[in-house]
Amino acid sequence: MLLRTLISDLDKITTSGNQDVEISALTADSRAVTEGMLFAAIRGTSLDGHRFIDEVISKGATAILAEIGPPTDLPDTVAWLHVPDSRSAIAKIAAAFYEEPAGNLKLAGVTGTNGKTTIAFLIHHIMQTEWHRAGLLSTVLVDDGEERSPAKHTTPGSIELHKILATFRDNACRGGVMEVSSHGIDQKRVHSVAFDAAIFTNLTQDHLDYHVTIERYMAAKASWFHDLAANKQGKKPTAVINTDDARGNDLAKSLDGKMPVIRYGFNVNCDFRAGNFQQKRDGMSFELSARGKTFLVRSPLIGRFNAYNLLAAIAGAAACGIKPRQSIAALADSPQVPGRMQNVGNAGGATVFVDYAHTPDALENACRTLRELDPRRLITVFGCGGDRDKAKRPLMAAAAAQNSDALILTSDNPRSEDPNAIIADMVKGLPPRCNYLTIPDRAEAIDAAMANSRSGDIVLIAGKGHETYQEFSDHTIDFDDRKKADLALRKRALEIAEMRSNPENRF
Ligand SMILES: CC(=O)N[C@H]1[C@@H](OP(=O)(O)OP(=O)(O)OC[C@H]2O[C@@H](n3ccc(=O)[nH]c3=O)[C@H](O)[C@@H]2O)O[C@H](CO)[C@@H](O)[C@@H]1O[C@H](C)C(=O)N[C@@H](C)C(=O)N[C@H](CCC(=O)O)C(=O)O
Ligand SMILES: Nc1ncnc2c1ncn2[C@@H]1O[C@H](COP(=O)(O)OP(=O)(O)OP(=O)(O)O)[C@@H](O)[C@H]1O
Ligand SMILES: N[C@H](CCC[C@H](N)C(=O)O)C(=O)O
Ligand SMILES: [Mg+2]
Repeated sequence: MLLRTLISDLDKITTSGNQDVEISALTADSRAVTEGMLFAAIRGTSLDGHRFIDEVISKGATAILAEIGPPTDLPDTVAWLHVPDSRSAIAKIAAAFYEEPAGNLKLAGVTGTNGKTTIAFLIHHIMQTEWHRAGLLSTVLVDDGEERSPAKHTTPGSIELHKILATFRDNACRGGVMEVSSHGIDQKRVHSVAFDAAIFTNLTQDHLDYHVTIERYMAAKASWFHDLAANKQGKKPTAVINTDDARGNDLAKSLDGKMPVIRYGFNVNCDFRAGNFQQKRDGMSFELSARGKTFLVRSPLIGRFNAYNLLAAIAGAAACGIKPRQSIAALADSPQVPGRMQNVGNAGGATVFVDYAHTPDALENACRTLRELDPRRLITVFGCGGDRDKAKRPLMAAAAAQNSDALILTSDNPRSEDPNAIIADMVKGLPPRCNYLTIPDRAEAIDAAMANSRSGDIVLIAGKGHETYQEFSDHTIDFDDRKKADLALRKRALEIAEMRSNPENRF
């Protein structure tokens, strides 16, 4: 596409060099530059992309987007685009390069500390049921309407993101759904994406390593809604907000009169309001009051928090034009979200669940939900990620201790940190007389939980959910909690069978 066309929507830009050149591709990574590309120099969290400009010019870049003016010795073959903010400029250019793909899709975005992936899967399921083809961009995987591939990020960078949205469109998806992380908002990865529905789930502690304070974390989330309310993308998006969450309620108030808002939750002021929640081991039901009607919602999911996720999915789909009745019919057999409250089996009476809870709130919810199933004991195995919010470690330990009978503290992804030091941070949050073991090796920790389990117990393995790896400072290993749990269950079943077949054990 011609450079001139790509930048035609950018205000606040100073250009030099020939703009009537074809741009073959866009990148913000010098390592990916080949001839004919536009390179965006971004001041990142650890490096400054401007330092790679000489390198990309020598590799044949045709245009440079930067927050500084051009050097005096700039070759005539290179165009220079001087902008105040490279991240938002490259997002706009990416939207233009891929011909505004979101404009051709009914698109829902989901933000909030917990529930994004679950809601994205639920909405994707509704959209697929209704429209046959729909796209999904999530922490777990990307489904472009034809193929599924593993995801690298919850919310990809703006260039990658528009490329994927273009694939949704080109594969004839009528719509799609994506997760919008706070990093994604802060780094303007979703700037210039036209949404029809913007969903807010909740805000609890996480990511303070990045946002520093909870207020700034919330401000990042809120800025996405206020940008959409300013309606620069040519759609009229609807905000879908959980107003049982205090910060969600404030956000909804701040948006009133600026954009349509659907409030959801259990409180009386909700537009999509749940009541009469009931739960069994094999699923839940609740009544939904919406648009003057009452519906019965049934789902194989468990946990009151999942009632919120179902409400968000129904309301989000409604904002994309799908009637609640149709969504509810689709959700009656919604698929298992990988690694979210996944029941991986039962041996000798102990049932094992794998869940992705990696925040204090999520861990509390996961443990409480399993407690409500009335196990003999709840044994929780979990760790905390290295190079991530350290302040959440003791809080996660406290939340798990309060809602479990026994804990096994282990490693999550230690990344560059010492696993024992992470566990020591967790131990600081435990109450006196807590029943716990520390076993840094996650495989051994899972085995120990199984070995200590008895008939009627529930073992919760939390924190890594769908992940298929474990990251250490100098290496990454294959590791899947579900596979490991399955092996441990089989081993335990054999041990129990052997014990029972031994005549000395019969009495
Ligand atoms: C802290 C953080 O979010 N970093 C992300 C960010 O990097 P950055 O912009 O800070 O980049 P940087 O490394 O400082 O480099 C600056 C610029 O120089 C460029 N560069 C760098 C090296 C080089 O040789 N040449 C070169 O051109 C880089 O491409 C970049 O454009 O932008 C990059 C491109 O989009 C991301 O890959 C990178 O994610 C890192 C790997 C990461 O771990 N991010 C996590 C924390 C994250 O984003 N998580 C959220 C979800 C959290 C949740 O689900 O709760 C997510 O959305 O996935
Ligand atoms: N609505 C909710 N409220 C609170 N906790 C939830 C909610 N939904 C899910 N959880 C808990 O949080 C965990 C993560 O859920 P999910 O993957 O859907 O969230 P996410 O927002 O996508 O997380 P991430 O930001 O890490 O990708 C679940 O495994 C569950 O324990
Ligand atoms: N998207 C989250 C996932 C955390 C998952 C947990 N297993 C960990 O590694 O801390 C993050 O990057 O903070
Ligand atoms: Mg997610």
